[in-house]
Amino acid sequence: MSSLEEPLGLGDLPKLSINRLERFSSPGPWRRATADDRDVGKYNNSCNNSSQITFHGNSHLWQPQYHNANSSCDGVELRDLPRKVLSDLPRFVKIVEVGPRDGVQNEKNNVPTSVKIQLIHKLVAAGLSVVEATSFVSPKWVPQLADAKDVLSGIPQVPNVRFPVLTPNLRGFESAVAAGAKEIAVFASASESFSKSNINCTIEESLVRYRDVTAAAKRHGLRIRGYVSCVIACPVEGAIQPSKVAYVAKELYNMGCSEISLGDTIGVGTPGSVVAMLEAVMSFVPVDKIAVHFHDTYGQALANILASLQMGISIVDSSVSGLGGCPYAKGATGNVATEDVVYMLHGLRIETNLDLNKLMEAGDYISKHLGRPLGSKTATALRKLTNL
Ligand SMILES: CC(C)(COP(=O)([O-])OP(=O)([O-])OC[C@H]1O[C@@H](n2cnc3c(N)ncnc32)[C@H](O)[C@@H]1OP(=O)([O-])[O-])[C@@H](O)C(=O)NCCC(=O)NCCSC(=O)C[C@@](C)(O)CC(=O)[O-]
Repeated sequence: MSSLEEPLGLGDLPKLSINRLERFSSPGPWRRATADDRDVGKYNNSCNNSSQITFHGNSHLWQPQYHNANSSCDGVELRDLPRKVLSDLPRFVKIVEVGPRDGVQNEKNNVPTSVKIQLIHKLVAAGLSVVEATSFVSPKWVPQLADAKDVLSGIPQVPNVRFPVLTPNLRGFESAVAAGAKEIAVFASASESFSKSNINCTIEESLVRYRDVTAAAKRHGLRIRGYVSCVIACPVEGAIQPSKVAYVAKELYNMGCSEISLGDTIGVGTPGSVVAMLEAVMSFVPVDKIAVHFHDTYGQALANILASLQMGISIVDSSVSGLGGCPYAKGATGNVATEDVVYMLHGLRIETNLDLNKLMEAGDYISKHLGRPLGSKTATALRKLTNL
């Protein structure tokens, strides 16, 4: 890879591992490290049935780290490692951009309708095929999205681009349809406390409500997305059992949601907890119908996405410039930034059909409007590089 503007990716791995293999062909199990070793590499592997690795730091020159009788040393297994670790990743990942909805709903100052519409234009120009546009919720609860009707009617219909909107009840559904919505999303929670604070009802009451909404949507021939929030933990209740998440996901799927998005609303998940939760949901919902939705509060979102891809997930929600947060989940920060997800996916040679430069333009636009620095590490790094 010649330019730092391109992610150093999967295509580069075989070469790296061959270099590493060359360093592994040492004369014997133990040898004194030279000054060169300290510069070039920190380990040295032997070639007999037990592989012994030495660590050559400045203070410990002869420290064995571990013995592994099963390691191969003819290079074949090591050469296969990148393929073993990464071969099951999907070839294409669909990004669902939630910035104009999830991103904007938590802003202290209302974003003008014209800015929201312009942002959506820019996101579509970057190649996004699904942009969650707004929510038809109570303006008393979320005043930031009180202009839902104007936003939706201000978006030009673009072939093959979908603009789902959130609808918490039949009232919201009817307003959404009247404003021209072709796709809706219902949003339940795996936590009783969060369900109460977010939509003012229990989980069971919300499911009853959503059965009415999804039945109406099906009658109108609308596509339906279902969210489960607090899939890892709830700000009030703490850890949430994967079985609870699986139950709500199954109910939403059975009532006709064509995609179930699993939200780590407060961003506390790690790959350890995410894998267990996904395993539970995958017992009831086909893997190609599952999306993951990570907030990046603890900086775990990209690791969680990679673990999800390794589990077979190929739909990822994200928010341009990492905008977002839920007004009813105190302390939770924004979604993982779309630019960062795309940079990682492209590094893995996974197709997204997205133009990173144009995404960054959308990120610049909304960040400037909000008067805050870019929320994407990738965009921040690349902007610095191009401004040098
Ligand atoms: C569900 C309700 C409406 C219940 O709110 P409520 O107060 O129980 O409902 P209500 O039926 O008593 O209505 C109260 C008032 O709101 C009106 N109302 C009622 N419904 C609507 C509607 N659809 N559109 C417009 N107005 C509506 C209704 O007409 C009434 O007006 P009033 O008579 O007082 O003048 C309320 O709690 C609400 O709107 N909640 C939405 C909160 C929200 O949007 N939260 C952020 C979503 S993010 C999320 O859930 C997580 C997610 C999806 O991003 C994934 C993740 O990150 O994990």
